[in-house]
Amino acid sequence: MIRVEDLHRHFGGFRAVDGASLTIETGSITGLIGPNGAGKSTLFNVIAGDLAPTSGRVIMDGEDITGLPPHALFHKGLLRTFQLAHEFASMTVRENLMMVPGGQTGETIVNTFFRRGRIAREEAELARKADEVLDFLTIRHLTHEKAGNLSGGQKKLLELGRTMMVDAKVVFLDEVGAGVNRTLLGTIADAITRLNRERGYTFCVIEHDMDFIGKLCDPVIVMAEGKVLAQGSASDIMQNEQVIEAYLGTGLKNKDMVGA
Ligand SMILES: Nc1ncnc2c1ncn2[C@@H]1O[C@H](COP(=O)(O)OP(=O)(O)OP(=O)(O)O)[C@@H](O)[C@H]1O
Repeated sequence: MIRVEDLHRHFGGFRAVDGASLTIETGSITGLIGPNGAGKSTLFNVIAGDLAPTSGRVIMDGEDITGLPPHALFHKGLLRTFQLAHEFASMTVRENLMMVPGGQTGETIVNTFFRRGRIAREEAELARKADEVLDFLTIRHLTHEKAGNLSGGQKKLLELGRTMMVDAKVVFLDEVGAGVNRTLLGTIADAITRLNRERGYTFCVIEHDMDFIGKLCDPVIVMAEGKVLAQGSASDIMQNEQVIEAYLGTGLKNKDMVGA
């Protein structure tokens, strides 16, 4: 369980996150929605260690993890993906997956000379794991494709795959559906559901596509002006007067929310 307590992140006098408190239950796929500028990505950045909070706390399974750097959170199984995917463009999809665990024996020159057998074994194990991930995500056919050639949706799948290489526990997905076509969005939703049900992953998902959120997430947390405005099932949220009010004039039409 991740508990965010009275979190603030200010930029000068501007309160991007302004006293947000929320809980992400273990085993849930929690949606995080809100109008543009509500503070969702800033909240993610603080939880995932990319930004220091101005004040407040983040607790993971009873442990205070506030302000821990991303690599320390990574070792606790907390990972995030970015609104724009961070792939190594000139490397293949499989190589991208194999890069993730880090600290491989082959990374130092001394090891390259003296521990070749061990390095080969580690590489073979990583390649095996990468292939398993590619099968799970139904993108085995992209194994040798350069990551830079992938479509937006395929890059999002690769990011999800990277979290599988380290057996993440809690994954924060930032705008996983942005610029992704319907078919691939279905593949991504399916992968998230299976990771949740079959492997016990907990997810927190920022997404503007209410159809995607409605089908995938329970509960849904709504942020507005740096605070949590409401929390509940997707259908409750979409009928909530305060939520509808917060979205009015921001581009997300009322009918999109109700139709999701
Ligand atoms: N580094 C920064 N410096 C100054 N202001 C920032 C910075 N990062 C974010 N902000 C501001 O904080 C507010 C919240 O931004 P944030 O990206 O967290 O919102 P969001 O809910 O994720 O929006 P969107 O849905 O558009 O991605 C915005 O007004 C943004 O301009």
